[in-house]
Amino acid sequence: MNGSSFCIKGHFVDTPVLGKVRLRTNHILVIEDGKIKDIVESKNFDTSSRKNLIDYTTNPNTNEIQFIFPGFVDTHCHAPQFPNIGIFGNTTLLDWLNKYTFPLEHELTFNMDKAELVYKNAINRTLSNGTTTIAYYATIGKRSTELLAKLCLKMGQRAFVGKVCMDVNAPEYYSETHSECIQDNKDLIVSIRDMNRKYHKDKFVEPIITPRFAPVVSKETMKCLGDLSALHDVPIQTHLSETFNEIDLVMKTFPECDNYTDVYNRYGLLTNKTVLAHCIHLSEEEASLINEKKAGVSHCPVSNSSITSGECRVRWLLEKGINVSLGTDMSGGYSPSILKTARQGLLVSRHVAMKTSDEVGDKDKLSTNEVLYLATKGGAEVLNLEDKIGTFDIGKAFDAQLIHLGNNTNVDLFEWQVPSENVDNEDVFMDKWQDVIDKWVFLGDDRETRHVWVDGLRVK
Ligand SMILES: O=c1[nH]c(=O)c2nc[nH]c2[nH]1
Ligand SMILES: [Zn+2]
Repeated sequence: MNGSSFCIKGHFVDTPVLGKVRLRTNHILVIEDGKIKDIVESKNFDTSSRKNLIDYTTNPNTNEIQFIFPGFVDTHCHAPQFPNIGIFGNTTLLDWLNKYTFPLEHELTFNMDKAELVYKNAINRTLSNGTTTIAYYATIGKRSTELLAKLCLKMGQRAFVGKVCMDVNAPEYYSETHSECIQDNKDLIVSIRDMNRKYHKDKFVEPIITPRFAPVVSKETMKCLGDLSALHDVPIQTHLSETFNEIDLVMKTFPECDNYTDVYNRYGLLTNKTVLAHCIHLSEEEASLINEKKAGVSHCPVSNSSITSGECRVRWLLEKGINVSLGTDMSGGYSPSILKTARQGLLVSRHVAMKTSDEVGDKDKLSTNEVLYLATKGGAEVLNLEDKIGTFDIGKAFDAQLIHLGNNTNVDLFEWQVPSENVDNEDVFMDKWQDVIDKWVFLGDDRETRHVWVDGLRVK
């Protein structure tokens, strides 16, 4: 199953460089078999020779605008937790896990009807919000994990799907043995890859090794999972340094390790294929180790604010050369939207800035263009998919979203705010486009996301 061939005329916006938008207005993208074959200015394109040309520039009203943006990449999301969205009360991580999360995940490990309902909801919601690639945690169950992978394939969402691993210090009702954990992971590497092959020529849905977090995984299991990742070239995802209580627990459990990050490193889980969610309370040494191993970070600002975990210092990580992306972390986070996560990421960076001195502080602020980079190309880099997705370049997959702003949307545009090549000089034109993009970041939601394509196929 691959996307058909067609051409799209429109205004294309993406962020190939951190902090900068690239704007290509009135261009045509030629899409063949779901991939971008060519990008040309429409005035240099012979439209008469092309069938299947869809024009998305049309602007019947002067206070409307449409543009096409790369699909979002969510690098950290728990599919079975969707029914708990918005339900976290005043809890923090460890009591939140016990009170809300483990009981729900346990039920969806065995009840496949409920699991199907919930997973479809997770995939639909995230696709509707423009997320074309996502890294999912399923439950500790093999069948439940396979079901999620199958639904991603059927519903057309590019995904990594991992079975949650937890064989110590977990509640008795929601735990597994070391051998069950390793055997299930071995089986899933084979079954998810087989399943993918039936639908796709290349990788679309992939397995990912998912030790939940160090406090609930035995040392022998961590070591075997690291070996499995290396042997079968499978990426890894886990949580790191989310709260102080969690860090205390880790240091008591692993006294032989220098710090929390060192735990993953010692057991072969810190690699250039590892996605580390949160990374809030890291030391200089830990950040250096992450950089040295070229692991990537999933920044989850909505979750970190909701369950009061803290404020990740994104600029500090970026300046060290670490790849950073965005994660919704449903349902620690309450929004399935990466656009809202980007907005919150921008605000959290301002809280970080307010805590540092004025001069230095300004540097910590992330701009709209920077958070949009984290939401797209940053995510592609963290998932080692930068050759495939994240920007509109020849050879990449057409994973995209059509954004419609103005009339009858949440984002009001006044006539004089709409960029016009006929009226504005180049600087004014560019400034107006920047304002349009900023308004989308602060006011937009899934209502403005009119179409979503993954690998050239329309999924919304
Ligand atoms: O945000 C989080 N969500 C989880 O499900 C989880 N498990 C361990 N640590 C976690 N953090
Ligand atoms: Zn999480």
